[in-house]
Amino acid sequence: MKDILVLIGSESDKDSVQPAVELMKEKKISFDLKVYSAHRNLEELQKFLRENEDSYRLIIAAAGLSAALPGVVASISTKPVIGVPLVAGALSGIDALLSILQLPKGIPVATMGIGKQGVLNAVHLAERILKV
Ligand SMILES: Nc1c(C(=O)O)ncn1[C@@H]1O[C@H](COP(=O)(O)O)[C@@H](O)[C@H]1O
Repeated sequence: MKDILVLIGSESDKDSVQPAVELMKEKKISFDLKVYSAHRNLEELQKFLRENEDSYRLIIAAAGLSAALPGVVASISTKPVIGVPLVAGALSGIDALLSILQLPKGIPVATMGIGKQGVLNAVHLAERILKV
């Protein structure tokens, strides 16, 4: 089992999560980075999460625009999910922030700030959760 699964909604998010990748390497946290979109490839996302329910201790899900990904991940997986809104498009991440923050009850996602600061705090929070 690895510590963290990092999910991003698009290949175009890779640069945005690079600071988290570097921080996890620095902290020797084991992780995989995968690209799955709830909007575009829902069935593949569901299949991957079901097949890997016991492969990771915690999930970081980062996406821009209308960011369904973290909430959908939290609705499928039983692991803690940390959501990170990324800067993309005309609203510069506010759209993603509200999408991740305002989830219905029973679908918990720990929502970080927008962009680089949020991506780094996701790793810091994950490290604390993993130590509990
Ligand atoms: N928010 C989502 C989801 C999702 O939530 O399922 N899938 C893609 N995206 C976001 O769309 C933006 C543009 O993606 P493209 O560059 O592929 O058009 C990305 O920031 C991605 O996270």
